[in-house]
Amino acid sequence: MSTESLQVSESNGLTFLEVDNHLGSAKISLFGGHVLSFIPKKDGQERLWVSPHAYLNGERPIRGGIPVCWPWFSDDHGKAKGELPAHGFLRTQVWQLTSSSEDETGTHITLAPSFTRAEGFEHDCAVTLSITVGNALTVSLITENTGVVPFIYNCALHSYFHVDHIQAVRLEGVTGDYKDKLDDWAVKPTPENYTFTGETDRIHMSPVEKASIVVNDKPFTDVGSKGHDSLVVWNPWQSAASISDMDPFGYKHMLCVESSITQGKTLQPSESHAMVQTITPVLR
Ligand SMILES: O=P(O)(O)OC[C@H]1O[C@H](O)[C@H](O)[C@@H](O)[C@@H]1O
Repeated sequence: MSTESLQVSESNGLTFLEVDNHLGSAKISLFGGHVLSFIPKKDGQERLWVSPHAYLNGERPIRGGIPVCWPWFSDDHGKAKGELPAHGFLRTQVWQLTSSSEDETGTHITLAPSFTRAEGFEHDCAVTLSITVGNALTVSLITENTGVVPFIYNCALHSYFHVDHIQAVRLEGVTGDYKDKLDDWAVKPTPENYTFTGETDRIHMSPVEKASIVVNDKPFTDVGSKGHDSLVVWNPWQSAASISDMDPFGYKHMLCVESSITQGKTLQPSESHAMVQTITPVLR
C-alpha cells in the first residue's frame, strides 16, 4: 500500500522519511526515530531547529529536531554518569517504519525501535512512535508493558524549537515550581515573565498542557503535552561552545521545550501509556 505523501531517501548510510502533503511537510530520520523538520503549509516557517554541526551519519545522537529520550531522562539511570548513555538507548538506534497512511487530516506514520531491552532496562515492553504531519505535528510515544511484572520508566520528547533570536523569546503558560539543574536542583518559582538571558536547564514539575513560544511579542509555536508529568526547558547559552555538535552561537536560534516524564511512571503488565506532544503553529 503506498502513501503518496511519503518518500524515502538515503544519505550517509541513514534513511529518511520525507513527508509532503497539502497541510505540511516533515523530515524524519529512522536513526533515532527522530523528527528533524516540520514546516506547516499555512506559513511555510520551520518550527524545529537542527544544529548545522549535527552528526547525520549515525555516529552520535542528532543534535536538534525531536530526540526520543527513553527509558530514562538525562543521566537518571541509577549508575554513575557516563556509565550508560544519557537519555537512554532509543535515540542512537535504527527504527523501523511499521505503518503509514494519509487522509484529509494529514499523513500518519508509526515507527518502532529495533530493541527496547538493554543494560539499565531489562523489561519486556513495546515502544511505538506515532507521528501525524498535518496542520500541527503530533508525536505520541507509546510504551506498553508486554511482560508479567510492573516496571518504571521515564521519557522525553526533547524538542528543539527554532526561534529567530533567543533574546526575543518569551515562554508563556508554564506555571508552578521548577528544579534548577544549574543550581544543585534548587526548587524555584517559574518566573512570571519567562525570558532567556543565560544558560537555562530546568525541570518544571507542573505538567502544563500548553506552553507557548512567543517571539517578539507574537506567539509563534504552541507546544501541547499530554500524559507527561513535567516540562523541561533547556538552552545551553554560551556553554554551547563546549558541545562538539553545536557552534558557539547555535544557542541563539533554539529553545528546547521537552514534554517529559521525569518522576517515574509505573506500568502494570498489559498496561500502556502514551505521552503526546503537539506542535501547533500560531499564524502571525
Ligand atoms: O547533550 P544531550 O545528551 O543531548 O543533552 C542535552 C540536554 O538535555 C536536557 O535538556 C537536559 O536537561 C540537559 O541537562 C542536557 O544538557
